[in-house]
Amino acid sequence: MQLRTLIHNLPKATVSGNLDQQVTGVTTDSREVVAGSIFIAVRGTDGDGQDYLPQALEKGACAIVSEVAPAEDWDEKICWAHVPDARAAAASLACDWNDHPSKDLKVVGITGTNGKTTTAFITHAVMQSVWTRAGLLGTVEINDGEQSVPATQTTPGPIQLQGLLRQMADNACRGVAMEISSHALEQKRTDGLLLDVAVFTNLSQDHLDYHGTMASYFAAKKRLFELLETQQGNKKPTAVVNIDDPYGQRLVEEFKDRLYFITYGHGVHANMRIGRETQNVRGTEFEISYKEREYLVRTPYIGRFNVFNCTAALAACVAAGIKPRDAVRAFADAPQVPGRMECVGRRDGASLFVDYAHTPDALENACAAIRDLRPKRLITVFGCGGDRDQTKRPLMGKAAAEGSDLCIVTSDNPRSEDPEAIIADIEKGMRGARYESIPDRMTAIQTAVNISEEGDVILVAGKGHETYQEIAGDRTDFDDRRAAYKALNLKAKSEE
Ligand SMILES: CC(=O)N[C@H]1[C@@H](OP(=O)(O)OP(=O)(O)OC[C@H]2O[C@@H](n3ccc(=O)[nH]c3=O)[C@H](O)[C@@H]2O)O[C@H](CO)[C@@H](O)[C@@H]1O[C@H](C)C(=O)N[C@@H](C)C(=O)N[C@H](CCC(=O)O)C(=O)O
Ligand SMILES: Nc1ncnc2c1ncn2[C@@H]1O[C@H](COP(=O)(O)OP(=O)(O)OP(=O)(O)O)[C@@H](O)[C@H]1O
Ligand SMILES: N[C@H](CCC[C@H](N)C(=O)O)C(=O)O
Ligand SMILES: [Mg+2]
Repeated sequence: MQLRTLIHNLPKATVSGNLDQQVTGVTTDSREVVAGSIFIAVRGTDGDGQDYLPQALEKGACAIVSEVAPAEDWDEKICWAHVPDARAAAASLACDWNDHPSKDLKVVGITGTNGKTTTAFITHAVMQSVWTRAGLLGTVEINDGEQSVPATQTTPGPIQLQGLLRQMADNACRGVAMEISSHALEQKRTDGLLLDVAVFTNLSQDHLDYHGTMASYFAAKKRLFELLETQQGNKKPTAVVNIDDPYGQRLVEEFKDRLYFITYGHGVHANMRIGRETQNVRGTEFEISYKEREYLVRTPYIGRFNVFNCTAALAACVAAGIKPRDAVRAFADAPQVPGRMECVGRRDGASLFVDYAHTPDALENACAAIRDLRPKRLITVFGCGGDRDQTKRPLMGKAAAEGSDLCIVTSDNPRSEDPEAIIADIEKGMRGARYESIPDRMTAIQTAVNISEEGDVILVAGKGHETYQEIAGDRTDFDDRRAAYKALNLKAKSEE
């Protein structure tokens, strides 16, 4: 592609240097520069792309895009585009370079504190069953319609993101279900994305290390709806919003004159209304009324929050053009979402679930979901991540203590922090509760299994699908599901 064409589409750029060059790629990472790349220097959270300019030039970058003006003695053989916002420029170039793949896909973007991965999986499963091919992008995996690989981020940066969407469109996917994190919205990773549906699941405390306050965390989530409102192209997007959530109500209030909504929830004002629910260990059945019709939805998931996730997915699919009846039919075969309320096994009548609850609200809900199964006792094993929101730690302690009969507090991913210090933060919310603290996660899981009796349920929360544990900056293999399986087998052997 011609550099001139790409650079001319960049909004608010002041351009100098040679534009008559062929571009071979676009990147924000100097390590990925090859001859003919455009290098965008982003001022990041940890580093500054500007510091890597020499490396990018040495590797043959044909153009630099930067928030800094070029030096007076700049070599005019190389193009320099001076822009007010390098992240916005990266998103814009990524869309242009990949020829705006989202225009060729039905795009469902899902945001919210909890439930994004689950809602994306269910939406993807329905899309795939009705349309044969669909993409999936989120915390657990990236599926481009042909193959699936583990994900390293919930929402990739704009260059990787637009490249993946292009791959999906080229693989003949009709749609994509994707998670959109608050970090991504704040960092403009999804700018330029043309959405058909934007879903808001809920908002509760998380990521205050990054956003500072709940107000700015909500402002980041709100950006998705601002993007929907201002997006170019021919799509007539729908906002799917949970109005049982107070922040969902605020979204509707603020955007009601400017966006088309499908609201969902239990209340009479919800467009898609959740009715009677029944649940057992094998799954949940619930009624939905939508446009004066009633639907009975059967799903393999447990937990009342999954009724919300299924309803969000149903509304998203309907908004993307799938008939409600076809979507409802597909729910019965919806897949196990890896590490979300995943039943790992039973020994002597005690069952064990692995779940990804790592916020106070999620932990409260996960405990409540298991309580609904009427266990003799609920034993919860959990910890909190290091180098992340510290203020959620005592709140998670409180939620687990109140929701369980017994807790074992352990390490999640301590990262660079002292595991004992993280546990001490959690314990502040657990005064008066029955708990034990065991920093080694394997020992904690084994202890829970050893003390469990017939009829008990063990919940191992926080790491879900993760296959590693990060301690003192080092990642080692660790999978709660394998650990639990091993612990259950060891107990069974010792009792033989
Ligand atoms: C704090 C944060 O969100 N950082 C993300 C951000 O990095 P950044 O742009 O701030 O980059 P930086 O590391 O400060 O470096 C600055 C610039 O120098 C460049 N550089 C750096 C080194 C070099 O040798 N050469 C070079 O050019 C970098 O490519 C970058 O452009 O943008 C990058 C590309 O989009 C992300 O990969 C990176 O995610 C880091 C790894 C991360 O851990 N992010 C987490 C917190 C995150 O984003 N989490 C959410 C999940 C939340 C949820 O599920 O609820 C997610 O969406 O995954
Ligand atoms: N709708 C919901 N409301 C509240 N809690 C939920 C909801 N859905 C799931 N949860 C809880 O939150 C945990 C994480 O769910 P999920 O992975 O679907 O969310 P997510 O928004 O993708 O999270 P992350 O941002 O960490 O990727 C689940 O394991 C469950 O305990
Ligand atoms: N998306 C979440 C994942 C947290 C998972 C938990 N296991 C941890 O490591 O803290 C985050 O980045 O905060
Ligand atoms: Mg997720």
